[in-house]
Amino acid sequence: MADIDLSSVGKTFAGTPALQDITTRFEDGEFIALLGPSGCGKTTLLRILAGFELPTRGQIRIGGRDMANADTGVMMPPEERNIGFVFQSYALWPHMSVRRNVSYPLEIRRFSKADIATQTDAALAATGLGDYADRMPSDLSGGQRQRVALARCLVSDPCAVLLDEPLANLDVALRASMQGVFADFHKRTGATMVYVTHDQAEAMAMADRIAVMDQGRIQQFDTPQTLYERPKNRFVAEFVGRGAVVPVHGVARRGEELRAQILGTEVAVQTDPEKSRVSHVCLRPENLSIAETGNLRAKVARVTYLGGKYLLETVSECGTRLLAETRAKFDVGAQLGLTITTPWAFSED
Ligand SMILES: Nc1ncnc2c1ncn2[C@@H]1O[C@H](COP(=O)(O)OP(=O)(O)OP(=O)(O)O)[C@@H](O)[C@H]1O
Repeated sequence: MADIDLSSVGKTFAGTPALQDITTRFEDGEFIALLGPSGCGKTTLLRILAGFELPTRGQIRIGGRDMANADTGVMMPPEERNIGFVFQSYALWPHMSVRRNVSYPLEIRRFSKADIATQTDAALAATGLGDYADRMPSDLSGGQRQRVALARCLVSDPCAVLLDEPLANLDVALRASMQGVFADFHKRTGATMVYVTHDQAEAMAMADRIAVMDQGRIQQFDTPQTLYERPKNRFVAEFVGRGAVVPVHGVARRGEELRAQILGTEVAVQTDPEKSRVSHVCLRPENLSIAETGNLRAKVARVTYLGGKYLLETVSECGTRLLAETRAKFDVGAQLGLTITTPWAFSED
């Protein structure tokens, strides 16, 4: 079992907080993404889980065992945590063949020759590297090197795998195919995976749940769909997916419907029934449709072809930038009518 529990975890570097009061749980076998802008603390959180850093505050338990505890000083060393780590930089040993790179962790742990051969072959096969076993790392492509790093991690049969932007050095096509490799790896091993990225498309494509981080805190931890459709605050609404956040100037309940005043018009909104007030709405492209009868007037400022459809960046009469998608082509400068359909409303506090 490799459920990971973090309790009030904080980390400070020279008086500056990198992580603040993180309390959360990653379930056994989940694929978790840590998503957030540069400097928000993703790598620090991963390094604390791996055992490369001691938290300044709080406690970490993996599979029910204390791994780090700032109060008692318990600090399990990385090699005793049964955790695999895959870095952006691959960190392969350049003077060792692919096979040796993969088998080396077992050699250090003094496995028998027969076990080393069996487990190394299995890890090479699982990552599609069987034909490359005798090559040196310098003779491999970036994607192949990353697969060696993954095979080396897989060979030790870890209960959890931590991945720090493993695809950041690869081109777009290779990233997409490597996402498939990671997803297969996860399905096959059932390992808990914690994957750091600042690429939301990557996080959305792979993760069961995404922890969106900002300034050392988890702002929201939910499924990709919930993050996109029901953001808790402005940071998440703006960071995940495209769209605009606009203020609400008053709400009224009409029967079952909650209606909000936004951009000088009144629209029905969806919101968390447990929230007593709302202050902003998040307008995604799918909340806006182009209609001559639409009561919001906007001018097209930019048109981007997305393949089969266009993304229109428009500016409303009150100066708000709104994104709409359309199959028909519009020219820059065209005047449009827009209709808003049930956007998500949230409260800033
Ligand atoms: N060893 C260190 N000494 C001092 N400050 C550090 C150290 N490691 C990280 N920090 C600081 O802690 C904060 C969080 O850094 P971290 O590397 O965790 O961010 P990140 O979200 O992984 O960023 P990126 O996406 O750019 O890699 C940053 O302000 C960083 O400068």
